Amino acid sequence: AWFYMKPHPHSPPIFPGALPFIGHSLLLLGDRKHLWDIFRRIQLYALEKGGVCETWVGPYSIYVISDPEDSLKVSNICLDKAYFYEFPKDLVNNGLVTAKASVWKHHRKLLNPAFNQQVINTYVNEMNVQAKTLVSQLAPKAGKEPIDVQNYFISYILSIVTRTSLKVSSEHQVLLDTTYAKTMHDLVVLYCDRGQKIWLHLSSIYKWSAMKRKEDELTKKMRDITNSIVQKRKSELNANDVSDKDSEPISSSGKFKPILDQMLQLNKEQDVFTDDDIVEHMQTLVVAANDTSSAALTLIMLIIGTYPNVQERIFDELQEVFQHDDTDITKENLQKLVYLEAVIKESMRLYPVVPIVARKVDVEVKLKNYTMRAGSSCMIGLYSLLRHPLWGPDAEEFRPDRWLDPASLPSHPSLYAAFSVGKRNCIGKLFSMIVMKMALAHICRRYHITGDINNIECEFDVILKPVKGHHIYLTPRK
Ligand code: HEM
Repeated sequence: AWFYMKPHPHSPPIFPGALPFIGHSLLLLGDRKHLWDIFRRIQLYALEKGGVCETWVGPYSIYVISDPEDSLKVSNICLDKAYFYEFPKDLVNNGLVTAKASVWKHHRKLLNPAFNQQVINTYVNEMNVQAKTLVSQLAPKAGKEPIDVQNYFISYILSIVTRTSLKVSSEHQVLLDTTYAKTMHDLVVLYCDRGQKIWLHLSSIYKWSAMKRKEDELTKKMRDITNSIVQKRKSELNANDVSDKDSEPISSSGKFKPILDQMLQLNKEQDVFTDDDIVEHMQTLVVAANDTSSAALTLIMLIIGTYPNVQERIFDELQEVFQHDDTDITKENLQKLVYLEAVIKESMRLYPVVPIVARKVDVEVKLKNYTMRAGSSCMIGLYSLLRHPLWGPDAEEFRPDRWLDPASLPSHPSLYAAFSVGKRNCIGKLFSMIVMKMALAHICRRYHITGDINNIECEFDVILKPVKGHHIYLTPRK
């Protein structure tokens, strides 16, 4: 390994601290706060060194890229994910996040229409129902004690995603609310534990470990629940021809067609997904939506609570749009909340909950100044792209107004990296913007928020989130 770690003529600088044979592996050990510190420092080192650096996990080379042009090139050439995306294979295999490029290309095309603006607009009623539930769940503690909001957001997102993607019955909803979220969390923690212990990266060792047995048990629990929902819906739809049931009444005021129905219908017409594919896509959506959006909402609440002027501008905008009315929020209302949207975007720029993504480098790739060897991996530093000097001298400052003046924004598309870069970006970005806007609009018109982002400590367990105990204080508005 030491031989390999010697710089090659076209290699970028190596991140300091590599040891013979094991490379930077020891740096991965430690708690999740430490892990985030390392990932952050590596990205900033790449930025400082002109956009690329190299790290080593044992004999395995992982490049880290912070340059916008190189990031875009890599993300569109190297469409397969890095080897560690196989850790959750048993849970999500052919789901979009982890699927091999050959499967992904086909499935992404089929699923794209399910995430367009028109389809998402049909979920707005259901989102209102869940946002009102969220506000009422917060009510007993408002004005009395600090609230750890993250868990409230987890159930808010979980309800919306499971209802809009799976159309769960009330019997299944209970199972989802209780077992699903907990099992999903335990699995994410387990994948991250495995990631930190590089000897467990080898499946020949991992398969004998107690961790693997735990993984099997948790995976089975989730698959069994999802599978029973899919099978139940499949037989319901077979009983009443799918094509006749374009939309189902589901909440008191809205109709929509859940993603599961859209997939089952596609299958009837074109036979494109296996049952396992459907289960894996559904689980991917739940996992990909839940931790990300709930962590982002928690961070945004802390940010709003930190800046009184920002909070008052959000409130003024809400007053203007709703005229003191406490009614449901329509898709037209959502479009008018431009300042709130700017606050969300600016918060996600400085605190991206997915701070890094990784790809397999299976062919030699020529970057601007270096060449990446085939057979390595590469990380795209979303965190560093979002704070890149091209954002301007105030790149490190929280300034939502930059989003209201398009002329002042940087022009390179991969600097807008909160939902990743290139073709394999987040399919749910529009969905998540609307879910977040909905929750924040409902909360901000009812409550005044006090919080402090400046004392925040973050940890990294696949996604970046505040360490538990970052509380927010809500005061009911008159
Ligand atoms: C704040 C919220 C969210 C953030 C920051 C976020 C961010 C991301 C990022 C960075 C990726 C690329 C992951 C990688 O390459 O490893 C991604 C992919 C993905 N996200 Fe999101 N996401 C969010 C919400 C959602 C929601 C709500 C859904 C579903 C409803 C979703 C579904 C997906 C899926 C399916 C992929 C894989 C896309 C593909 O490879 O084609 N995400 N997301």
